[in-house]
Amino acid sequence: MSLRFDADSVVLDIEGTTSATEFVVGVLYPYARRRFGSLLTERAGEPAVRRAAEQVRALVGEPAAEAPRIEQVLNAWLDEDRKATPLKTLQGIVWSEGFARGELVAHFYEDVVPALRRWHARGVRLHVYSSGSVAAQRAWFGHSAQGDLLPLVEGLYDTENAGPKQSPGSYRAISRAIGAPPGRTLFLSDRPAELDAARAAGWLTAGVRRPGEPYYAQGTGGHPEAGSFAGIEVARRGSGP
Ligand SMILES: CSCCC(=O)C(=O)COP(=O)(O)O
Ligand SMILES: [Mg+2]
Repeated sequence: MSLRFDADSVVLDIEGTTSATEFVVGVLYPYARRRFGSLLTERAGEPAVRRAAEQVRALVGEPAAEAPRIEQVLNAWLDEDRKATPLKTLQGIVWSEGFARGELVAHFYEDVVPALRRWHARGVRLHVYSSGSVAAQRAWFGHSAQGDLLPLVEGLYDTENAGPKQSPGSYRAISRAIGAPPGRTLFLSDRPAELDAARAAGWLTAGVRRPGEPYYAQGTGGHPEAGSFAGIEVARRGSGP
């Protein structure tokens, strides 16, 4: 059975929704882990690296932490898949460079890209909201196995420019940025707490529940549920004159 939505915009979560957590954790995280040491030492003067290092120090309450300690903290956060903003910033830097060099190619479930093309062709505006940084999202959509998907996507939102994914205020901020009514914006995610926050902001929601993903067993917490994007239809029926 298909879910049908009358919406102007779709906002996409990445990990667990468009793409496999196994790929993120098994390919991207080790790639970042191997590069954090040199990033934190050889490129410590770059503004984004310096700012992220300061954020790590603040989060762990160790204002004098040196690069090896920061690297240790980042690796511990990787182990628990913690969505900490400075971790995501630093990952975004090394991944963007890896995608640009052709060392990384983004994974999308096979049902995703056809659905994105279908919705986009109908005039539905597509956006991304992920814990992955905007830089990482841009590299991800720009270097997929199905080619450059960035022309399909209009806006990229992360925990820096929108806020935490489990806070309704972040979804309100995205609504303002998109300029679309909350009730005509559909959020697709694998995590019930994110769907709850989007619904609290007045958005439409659908839980994407894929076998093998970490939140599969938990279910979607009462949100409309789809096993893949093939089971979701989006059209702008009610938006005409
Ligand atoms: C291109 S971002 C890579 C995935 C990632 O690091 C991440 O944290 C994704 O989290 P999401 O909010 O999309 O579940
Ligand atoms: Mg997710």
